[in-house]
Amino acid sequence: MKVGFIGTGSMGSLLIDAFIHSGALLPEQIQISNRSPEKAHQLAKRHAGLTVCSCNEETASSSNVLFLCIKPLEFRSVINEIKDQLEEGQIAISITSPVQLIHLESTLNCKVAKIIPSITNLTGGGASLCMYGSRIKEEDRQLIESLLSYISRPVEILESHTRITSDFSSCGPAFLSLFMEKWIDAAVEMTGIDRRTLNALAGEMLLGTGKLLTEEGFSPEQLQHRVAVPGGITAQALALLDSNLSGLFYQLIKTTHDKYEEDLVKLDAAFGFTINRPRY
Ligand SMILES: NC(=O)C1=CN([C@@H]2O[C@H](COP(=O)(O)OP(=O)(O)OC[C@H]3O[C@@H](n4cnc5c(N)ncnc54)[C@H](O)[C@@H]3O)[C@@H](O)[C@H]2O)C=CC1
Ligand SMILES: O=C(O)[C@@H]1CCC=N1
Repeated sequence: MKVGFIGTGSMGSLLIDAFIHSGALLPEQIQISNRSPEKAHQLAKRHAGLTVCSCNEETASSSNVLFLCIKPLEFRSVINEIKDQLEEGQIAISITSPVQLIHLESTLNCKVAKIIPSITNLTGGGASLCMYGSRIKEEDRQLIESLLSYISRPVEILESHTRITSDFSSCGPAFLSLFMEKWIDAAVEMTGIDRRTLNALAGEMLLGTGKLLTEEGFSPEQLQHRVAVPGGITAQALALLDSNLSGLFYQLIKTTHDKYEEDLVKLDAAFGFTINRPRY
């Protein structure tokens, strides 16, 4: 099987590194192209055997599975370049949340899917959010999910929930990192402890918390109850956080969905039709 990647920026290169390091793919199975070829050549240097194609058309025509790792507003022009190269048996996968399956199915003859990865996939952790177009068959789904399972836990979601699930799965690492950064900044300033110790402790704590939520089946509420002794220190601090954070998450969700909506309106214009869809 040949797997192509158009766009080898942050996410394209992360997926390639993760697929190779996890043993899912050999470099010889991968072919790539990027607008600025240097980035693609850097990847080829890291992974001997990987092919850098001279253009997107070449990447598309020779791939059984093609990952489109570009930004929303770059889709229309890339689709125009590759649409004549893609045939019924091939699978094109968008990793970009606002691009809708119908945008892809209306312009491409091949099978289409939308998979939203996460930076956590670099460690073999986190989820990959899976949505399938109408031409995808059971064996295609199995092929895609067996590939993704080397680097993540594939989770099928409704396309109408793309944004909210991406908020947790893909933006979440950045959101939690900001929380950690602010907390560590204050700790360093107030106590003089070194940042490196707290960075390491924060990482271990997040890893352990993640395992409690996944492997041990805790809900976030149950976890708080287990840690917070009634009348104790954690309980007091939780009350402070609760009163300061209430309302913030409604604004957070509105912010991500507003930006998504903005991109969707531009994509609808670029693809020449408007998709009737719920906002949330
Ligand atoms: N960064 C993240 O954690 C995640 C990103 N995504 C999505 O992945 C998409 C890509 O994001 P990043 O990799 O972070 O962006 P990026 O800007 O790092 O990478 C995009 C790459 O596409 C290339 N490119 C642009 N136009 C092209 C064209 N016409 N032909 C070939 N290559 C072209 C650029 O040169 C660049 O290397 C975005 O839509 C983002 O929302 C999805 C999940 C997680
Ligand atoms: O904004 C997005 O849709 C994705 C998730 C994280 C980065 N880009």
